[in-house]
Amino acid sequence: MDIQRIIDAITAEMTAAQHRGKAADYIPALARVDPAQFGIAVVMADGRVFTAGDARTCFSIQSISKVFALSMALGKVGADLWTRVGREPSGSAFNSVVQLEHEGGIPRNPFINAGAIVVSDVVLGGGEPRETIGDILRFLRYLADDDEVQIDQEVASSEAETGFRNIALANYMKSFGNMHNVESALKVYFHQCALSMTCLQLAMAGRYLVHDGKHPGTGRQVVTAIRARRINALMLTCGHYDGSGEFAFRVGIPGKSGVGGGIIAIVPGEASIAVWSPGLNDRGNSLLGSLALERLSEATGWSVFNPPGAR
Ligand SMILES: NC(=O)CC[C@H](N)C(=O)O
Repeated sequence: MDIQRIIDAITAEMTAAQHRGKAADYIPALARVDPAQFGIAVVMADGRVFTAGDARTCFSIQSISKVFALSMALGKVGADLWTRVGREPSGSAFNSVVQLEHEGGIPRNPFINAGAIVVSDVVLGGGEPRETIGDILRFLRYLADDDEVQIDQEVASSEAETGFRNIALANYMKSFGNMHNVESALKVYFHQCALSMTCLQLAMAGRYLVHDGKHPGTGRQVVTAIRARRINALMLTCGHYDGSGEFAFRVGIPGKSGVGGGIIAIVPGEASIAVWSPGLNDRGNSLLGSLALERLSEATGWSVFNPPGAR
């Protein structure tokens, strides 16, 4: 299979596309990004790397960071995490507050904002935000095998200044006793969302989810094999908010999107993929990124619903 040819064709189509969606503007620093960009990186299980388009341009990974924060939180408190966060798709917008009132302040899953803020509180564990943010940054550098991964301070501040909903969600959950350190957890959350990475770095960072939880460079387990499988399951069912069903239907592989326009997608045992195009659809997922993954899945046969022989 000629992966380079496939992603070159996809990149040509996406670069020429007229309808590109709309970049998020509720975080002012994200609204300034040029919507004409598109990048894709594929890291195969055997280590081969393929890139096309703007695969080496940094963008704000936003909610994609929720996958990595969840991995850290599970390492820290294990299955106890699930007393504070659920595992069901929400069917609501990523920043919705509605379900919390009837569900005792327990967010539906770790990939909507409320759930991710609880996860940040767990990763923080009563410590100092500065140290926790450093831990997260080091974790991503380790996963991506790249010390150049940075946090964009301007995006982090922009988010803190305009993050009224997230602040409300955290305080609301605190009223149910499901948050310990509202201010510090939000600081961690805003900084993890502001991680600035390229498609190539992100696809590298996702490798452990291809390899049953193992970092293929060091051979060490990042998470246990069963946890890797479960993180992938959550990505498939909850990774695109109220667009998760549609993504599973069209693409059929676990994926996690962010409002910066990035998506990470995992084909267990086969490949870690990252795509990026800043314009979003009305559910806050990258319009061309989703389409590109649909094309890739069609061209390669990559789908968790395809028997291995058909891939
Ligand atoms: N969907 C997203 O990427 C949302 C993350 C963003 N930082 C927010 O909290 O609103």
